[in-house]
Amino acid sequence: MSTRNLVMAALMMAIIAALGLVKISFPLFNEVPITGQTLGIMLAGALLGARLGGLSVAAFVALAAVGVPLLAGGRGGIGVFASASGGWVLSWPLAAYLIGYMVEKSWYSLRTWKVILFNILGGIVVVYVIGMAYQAALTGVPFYTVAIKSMIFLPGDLLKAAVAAVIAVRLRYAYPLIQVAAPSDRFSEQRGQTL
Ligand SMILES: O=C(O)CCCC[C@@H]1SC[C@@H]2NC(=O)N[C@@H]21
Repeated sequence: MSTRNLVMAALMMAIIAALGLVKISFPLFNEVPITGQTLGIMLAGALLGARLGGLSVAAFVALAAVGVPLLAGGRGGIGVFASASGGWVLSWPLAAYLIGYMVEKSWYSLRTWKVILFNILGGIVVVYVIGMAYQAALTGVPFYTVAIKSMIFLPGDLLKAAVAAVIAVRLRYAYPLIQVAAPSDRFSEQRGQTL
């Protein structure tokens, strides 16, 4: 990995950790908190792309698992993964990867509404399915009950999807961080030509 990519991955992990300062808990309704960190997961994919975004979030989750207090409220350790939060956090690298993949595929026609859609698909649908299934399996609470309890996250996560999309599209046109081959380059690569 290049020094540039290492620095960007480290910065993204620091941003996700800092967003953990936002932690709102309603333990009687759902033991999993509302956290600002999902904004960071969406930003990782949308700003760094599939590979680097997915890798930074995977490294973030791995460090949290070995006890670095990176999760919301300064938590960390393997115990988090044996709690209701486990599946939600484990879904994050896949979410960042999928968002990054979709952003890269649309790189030359990227629009805010498209990135909102990608954030919803990768950062909400995928995260919720994995998080809720894990939470239901671990706690023994029926899936539909967990699903209802999880609707508390939805307004905030929709807002984060929009905020991350606006930031990602502005940066894409002002200072693109992802390097995606131009369509003409790809065409020549397929034909074995170099420009
Ligand atoms: O730090 C934790 O214990 C939980 C992290 C998982 C929070 C999930 S991710 C999707 C949903 N949106 C939120 O704001 N919180 C949950």
